[in-house]
Amino acid sequence: MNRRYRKTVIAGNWKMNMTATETKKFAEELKKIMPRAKWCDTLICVPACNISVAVKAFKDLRISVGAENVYFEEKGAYTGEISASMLKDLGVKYVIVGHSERRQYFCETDASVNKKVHAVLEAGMSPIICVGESLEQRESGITGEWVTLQVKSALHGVPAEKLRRCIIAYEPIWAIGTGKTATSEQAGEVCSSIRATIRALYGARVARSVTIQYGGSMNPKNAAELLAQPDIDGGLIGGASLKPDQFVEIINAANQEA
Ligand SMILES: O=C[C@H](O)COP(=O)(O)O
Repeated sequence: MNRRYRKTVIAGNWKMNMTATETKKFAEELKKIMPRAKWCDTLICVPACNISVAVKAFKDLRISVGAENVYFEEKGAYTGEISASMLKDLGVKYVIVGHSERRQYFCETDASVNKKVHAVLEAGMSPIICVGESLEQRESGITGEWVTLQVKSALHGVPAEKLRRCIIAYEPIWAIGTGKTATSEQAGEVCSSIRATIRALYGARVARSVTIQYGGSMNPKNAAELLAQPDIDGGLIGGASLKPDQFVEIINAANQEA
């Protein structure tokens, strides 16, 4: 167990949920039940239009705010897009990059994911880089190769000193929003192979320092078992992060493991 070398990070991903008003109400409810001491870092990634409200509402809770996406260009004629420096200026600390929903519905590729990782790092924030296989890929026995390729592509050109700011989130697509969680062994095995890939690219010291999360139907019932895996250092949580009591239960589980 090398936990002391790296941070445990519990991250919510609200996806396209919650209005600004609901965001403030969520923070009020969370205030009543949040544990006083947290040994894990906690953040919630919110829709871009609610970032300012969330930064203000979560400040006293010591919850950082993340973005769910970014565009890789610095500025210019890209109607509807948001740059890394714009997010940074609002107080964003983390940005999800390459979530499978963005790859599936918005044509995100390994190449664009890599450009976004560089843009986020350049702006001084931390990318949460999502990787994971489909059910067909798992059943074909190519999970390892597929995830390795995604990790290598996403990190292409990232120097070791910046890698320490990167988080890798392993999210098997078949487990997202389906209620089907990977078993802790399945999840632990892929997260260990991700660390092995980073070790091969950057060496043991750097690999030890990188936080690797699991995501995919993580909830209060399965969190402790998943987080007990030696190479799972946190969670990227969708559905359960929309409910204050469930989110806090997962934070409590991480507090035990951190
Ligand atoms: O980013 C979060 C993941 O897509 C997991 O979502 P979920 O917890 O609703 O399965």
